[in-house]
Amino acid sequence: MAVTDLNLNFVLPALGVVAATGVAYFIATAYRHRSHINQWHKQGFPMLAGWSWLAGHTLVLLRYSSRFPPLANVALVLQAMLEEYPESEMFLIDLWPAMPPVIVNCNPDVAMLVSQKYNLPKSSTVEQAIEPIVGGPSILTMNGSDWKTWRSRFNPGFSAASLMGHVPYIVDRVQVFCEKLQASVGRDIISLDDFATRLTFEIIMKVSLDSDIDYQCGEHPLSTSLNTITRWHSFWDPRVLLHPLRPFIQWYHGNIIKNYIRKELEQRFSELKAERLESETVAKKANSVIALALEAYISESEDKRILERPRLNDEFAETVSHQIRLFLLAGNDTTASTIVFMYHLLSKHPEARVPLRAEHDAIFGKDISNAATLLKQQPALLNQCRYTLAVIKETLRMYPPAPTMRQGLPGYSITTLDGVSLPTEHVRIMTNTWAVQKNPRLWVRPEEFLPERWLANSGDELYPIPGAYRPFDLGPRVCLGQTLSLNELRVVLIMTARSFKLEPAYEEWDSMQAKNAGLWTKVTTWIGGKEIDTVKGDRAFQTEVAGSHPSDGYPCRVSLAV
Ligand code: HEM
Repeated sequence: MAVTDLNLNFVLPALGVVAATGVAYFIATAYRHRSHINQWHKQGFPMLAGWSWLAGHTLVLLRYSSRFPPLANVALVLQAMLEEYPESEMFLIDLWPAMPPVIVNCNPDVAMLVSQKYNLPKSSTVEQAIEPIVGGPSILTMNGSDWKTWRSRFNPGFSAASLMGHVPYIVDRVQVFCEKLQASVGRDIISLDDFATRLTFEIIMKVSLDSDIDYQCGEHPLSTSLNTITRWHSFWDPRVLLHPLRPFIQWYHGNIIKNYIRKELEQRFSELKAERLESETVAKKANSVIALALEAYISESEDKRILERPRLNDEFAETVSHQIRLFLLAGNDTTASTIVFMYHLLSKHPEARVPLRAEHDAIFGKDISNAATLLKQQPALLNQCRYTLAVIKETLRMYPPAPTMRQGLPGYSITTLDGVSLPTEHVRIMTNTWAVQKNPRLWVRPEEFLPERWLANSGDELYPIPGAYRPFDLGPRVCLGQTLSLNELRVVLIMTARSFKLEPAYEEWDSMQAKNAGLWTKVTTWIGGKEIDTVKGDRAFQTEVAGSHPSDGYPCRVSLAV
């Protein structure tokens, strides 16, 4: 018998046994998993209708999703599903093997239990999902003492007082944003999303890495890599997740980001050492993420000769790199997409521009060019702009950019609106911020843009119910960048609302796209019909792109305000 025959005789059956064992293991695990779900259903867990032993709820989600534009954020699909469960205000969704079982909730009392009273741990599902972007555990996904340590290291840089120190820089960058809008008046369609993302990236680079970059007028390697990774990212979409090129592209760009940040860290460490060794006096108070991390590295070290070490400890540098990547992610897209949706709502509600502009006239004077100087001299003037803040809050109510997901624990239970008590062990609980913030049980005229609700007194029907407004989540894990982001948004509105009018140009954009479409797209559109491209009639719907960016980058036209 030839050697190759012998090999084949041995290898083929062995492979067969391995494959059969794998399949048997998968079937046994699937059976065990679905049995649990079936049992929970019998115990009274509110289940999304249409569950099957074979596919769980995967086909139900796909069926629902087909009523939405292909790029719509899955949170919008879940929000629509929740509207069909007003009696429980939650349901269990089983998307195994893509995801462990999740309770999707829109009851603020349950959200308060989960995030505030119990403060359940962050779910590992989120850490795994953002690992290609962030590189590893970060303040967003850490739990227990690791999280506490990092949160207390960063807290001082994000106090209201410390953040006021960034306002002059924000004003300077918004000035460039205004110049770009001015140059676009009466010209071609612009992508407001691109304009806004470039602005917020400059600001988060300053706050995270203490870097001054000019990304509004050029490119930047960090941003190119970050954008590429997020374009190839999805929390759930199998078209993205199963793409064979995705791991390689994300790995390649992840390395570019990692090396860039490591270089910055070593550079800042050298500068800090030089400062410390030259002068006995304590350096100026750190307020960037990188400086806060290095201060902690030095002050908490037991190594007396830390300032003589040529390089940072690798493990520490790796963790800080994850933290900085998280800040670049969390602090950029969320604020940028909120800028766009603020303008979108103002374009649909021009009546709101009147009190907005009147407030800016009253606080900064009628000469529009004074606002920048005054804001730099007295950043606290931001706090007087109550209507401006009301517009921002109402935008974040209608277009929140991010949900929260927590891991249930033994001994902790939640109760559905109709009184069924559910143990949380073995399930994740996702608060669907979209559905909570438009829940008709809690909000008067939930689908209407009413900045007035944020100026209403208690007792007024518009006065918001505590806990029902949670775009930044609430409790100990509330968004660390909340005040920074509100400062950015206020500066943007103050410096632009009296000068410019921004109007969406989707119709023009769509007809341009149709005209320039390739033959294949034309044929598939002719056969299959036009894809759905609105959510509840809104062409500027939130997409899956990190931070829920608006569809097609929000094409718009800029004119001067009259
Ligand atoms: C409109 C703007 C923003 C919104 C709506 C927003 C929303 C959120 C939400 C919902 C969470 C909780 C996420 C979860 O539980 O998984 C969160 C956490 C966080 N956000 Fe933001 N965010 C915004 C801007 C920012 C900015 C500008 C920064 C950075 C400077 C930032 C940094 C963080 C961090 C570090 C956490 C984790 C906090 C912790 O777990 O201790 N965010 N944000």
